[in-house]
Amino acid sequence: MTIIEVDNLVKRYGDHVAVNGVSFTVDQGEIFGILGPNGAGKTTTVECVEGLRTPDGGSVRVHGIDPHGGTGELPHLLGAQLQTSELPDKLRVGEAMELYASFYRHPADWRTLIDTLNLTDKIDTQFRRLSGGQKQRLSVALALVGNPRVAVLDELTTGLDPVARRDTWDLVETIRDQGVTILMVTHFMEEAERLCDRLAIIDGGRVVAIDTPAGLVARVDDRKRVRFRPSAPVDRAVLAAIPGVTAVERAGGQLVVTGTGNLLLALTSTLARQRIVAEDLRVEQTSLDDAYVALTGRPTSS
Ligand SMILES: Nc1ncnc2c1ncn2[C@@H]1O[C@H](COP(=O)(O)OP(=O)(O)OP(=O)(O)O)[C@@H](O)[C@H]1O
Repeated sequence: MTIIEVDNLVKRYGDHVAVNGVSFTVDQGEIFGILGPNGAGKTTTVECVEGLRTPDGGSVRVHGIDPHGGTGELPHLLGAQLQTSELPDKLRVGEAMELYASFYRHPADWRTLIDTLNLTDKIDTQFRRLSGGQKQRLSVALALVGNPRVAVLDELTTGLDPVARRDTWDLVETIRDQGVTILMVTHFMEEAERLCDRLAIIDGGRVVAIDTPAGLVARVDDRKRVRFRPSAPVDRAVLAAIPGVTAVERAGGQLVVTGTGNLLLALTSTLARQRIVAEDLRVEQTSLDDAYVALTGRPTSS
């Protein structure tokens, strides 16, 4: 079931076209990521989904509701984490959670959320006294306190340390397992690969590609390279004859076999039949990072 539908979205700021015909759909329970260079139009796109910006063209529907001019139901369905969450300086963490929970008909237990986000010892701390990472975690908690059916997360782990980042990924997966549909903007390839079912790469306000992380990689290059040191001499012609193998090269004491498909299984079973052990075996393949660079022509920022 389609939960978010963005069709030919256009958004201009004066003469500048920030989003230029972006289309994608997100299914129920899916984690859909938007990747792209700085200024690509990612935040503008999700702000149109959240109803924070008015599109100049195209349409957006969330649970069939137009975020602009729709019924007042959307705030009860959609939880948004803003890129820079600004709260009054003196508001304490517990007060902010209490306040935001009061906006919703069926709020989550905010103390549990705060605990999951490791902020329990900050409940009485004022917003201005929180570190950047703690503010970030609070913004995630505020996005989720309404028990939304759809969560929009914009650079949710930027500024978090590696442990907090991994904890936040676990939290996102837990929320998804509860049936929440997630639309997220990210700059981190590892995050995109770990969390997202599908990704849209946006560049210059346009969609460059939409696919699963593995699908994006395969578009660029689906070859794998297996590097190993054979325990006994190998007839390279036998390896070259394995279906899918495109090259067998020697590199020092190692052999490097390049090919497509289930190369590792085919290779190891061929070697096993010859009673040869593949020592120091390593599989190399194109990463999402490589695919991103190939599709946008730009380096990743992470
Ligand atoms: N309120 C605004 N007024 C004018 N121009 C804007 C405004 N907000 C964004 N822009 C411009 O629109 C373009 C897209 O911005 P947007 O914030 O959507 O990109 P982004 O992909 O989210 O970038 P980043 O990764 O840097 O957050 C940029 O060129 C930006 O400078």
